[in-house]
Amino acid sequence: MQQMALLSVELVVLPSVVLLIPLYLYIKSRRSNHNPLLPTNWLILGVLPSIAANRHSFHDFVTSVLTTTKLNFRVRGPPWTNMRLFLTCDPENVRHIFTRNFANYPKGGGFAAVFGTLEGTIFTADGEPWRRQRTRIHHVFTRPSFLAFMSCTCRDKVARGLLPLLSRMAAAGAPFDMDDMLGRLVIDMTVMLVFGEDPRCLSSAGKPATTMPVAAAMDAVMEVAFFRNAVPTPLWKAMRCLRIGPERKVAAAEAVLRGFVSEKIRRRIAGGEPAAAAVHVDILSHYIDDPDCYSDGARRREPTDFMLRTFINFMVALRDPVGAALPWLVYSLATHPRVVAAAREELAPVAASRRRTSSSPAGGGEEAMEVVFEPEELQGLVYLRAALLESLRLYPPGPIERKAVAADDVLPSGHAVRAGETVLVPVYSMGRMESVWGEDCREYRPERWISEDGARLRFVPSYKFLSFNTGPRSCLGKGIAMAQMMTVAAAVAWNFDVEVVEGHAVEPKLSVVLQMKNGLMVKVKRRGGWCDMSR
Ligand code: HEM
Repeated sequence: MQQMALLSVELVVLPSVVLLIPLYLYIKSRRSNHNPLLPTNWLILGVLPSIAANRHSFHDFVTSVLTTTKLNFRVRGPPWTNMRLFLTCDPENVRHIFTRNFANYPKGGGFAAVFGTLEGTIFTADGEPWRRQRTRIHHVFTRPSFLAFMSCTCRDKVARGLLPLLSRMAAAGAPFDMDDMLGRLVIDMTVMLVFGEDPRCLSSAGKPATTMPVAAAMDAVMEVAFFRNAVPTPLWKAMRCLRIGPERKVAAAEAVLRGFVSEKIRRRIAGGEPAAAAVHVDILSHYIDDPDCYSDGARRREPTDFMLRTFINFMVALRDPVGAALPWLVYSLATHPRVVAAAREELAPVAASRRRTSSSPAGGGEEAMEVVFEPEELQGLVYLRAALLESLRLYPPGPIERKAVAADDVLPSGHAVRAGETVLVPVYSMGRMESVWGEDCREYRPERWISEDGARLRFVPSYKFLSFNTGPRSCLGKGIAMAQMMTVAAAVAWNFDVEVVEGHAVEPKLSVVLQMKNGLMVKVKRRGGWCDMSR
């Protein structure tokens, strides 16, 4: 009996003491050097508990860490992982990584794995395959016929879809989700530009629309991508195999996206023409006759897997950032009446040159009774553009940029990075750094973009304002996105007063796209009489 008791002391107590003493000393040492504003690096779980505890305000948590650490912070994952992250929002580091030493900071295999659905496309590719795709897409996006089609699609959707719907909402006086409404508008514009078809999600607002599951699938893929960025690779890969947690949704979402683009491509192959206005202009028209896009070459029956992924990528590139940015812009305007008043003052001469129209044009659809601005006539408006840039600074649609480190390097800040590490640039945090944007960095103040005399936009280097990325991989759709967003913002701000419903919590969702978690509940009122407005 006595021997048994001794044995249990040897087997249980001694090993526990041996294990617990170093653990205790480790925790004690961490606590004593530990700044409470920084995440604790736990022995087994690394910083994962801090990430989990701060998931509800993740971007603000990262912002406060980077403020405390003066723009740079190194994160080691748990010892059982190879997670080595360097976070920076120092503009000089950003310039070095994205431009000056661009070749040393590819997207890398980790990025492609996180965005598995888009593997091989321009968004995830590096080197020559990326360069080839960029050249081709640049050619498509800069063709005057494509830009004219974009303008016309955008203007029509605003005139025949958005404004009549907002008028109905104003008449009803009931609160509604502006985020959902703008989401429908953007998916309609996207499918028009990519496939030349109007899915009419906006006209079915309030009811389920057939294309909305595609939007939901894109959201699911982006939420999972966020999760994959935040946790060690072996963990999410294991969860993917077991189909648990956020990983559970990926396969179904991918199937929806592939089914959608595949159906559109096959329909076109089978002779279905796009809407008259889109013939030879939409993005699909530039790929449909390319034998390289088909596994059976010139017979053009089987789109390759790469073609399907390329078109999913187009859907994501056009829809996600604009769909995320517009609700934040409307929110920024709705909560800053002073800015809306200044924007209206700038719009007044343009509005004065418009005629009120009540016609119901051929082709169906309601034409707005309100003022509709043409994208071209808004191009030179300095204040409206500044209001949009300011919203993109505070609410960048891509809140985090990710790069791999190919070879050891030293950043301008003096920090060394090693091959195999990952650099994360929290773009959201960068817009909220006093050392980058000044003491009023958290304020929505379009004036910071405008020259003293109010006539021009100030020059702001893109390595400081990273919302459209900087360097050789900067956004190829910036001009298109700005034109679309200014057209929508001008129409809403000129014709309606927007009020966010009291008590509605506006906060970002945890995703690689900065969407709103709870939508944007608002009430709208039509502004006075047309005659008053145009004075
Ligand atoms: C508010 C709107 C938009 C924002 C803030 C935005 C931002 C960005 C950012 C940050 C990137 C770099 C992503 C990365 O490499 O990690 C990017 C790339 C890209 N964007 Fe945009 N984008 C917007 C709209 C658009 C639109 C409307 C289009 C197409 C018409 C577009 C086409 C592209 C393409 C093709 C790339 C890939 C460039 C490359 O890797 O070489 N974007 N965009």
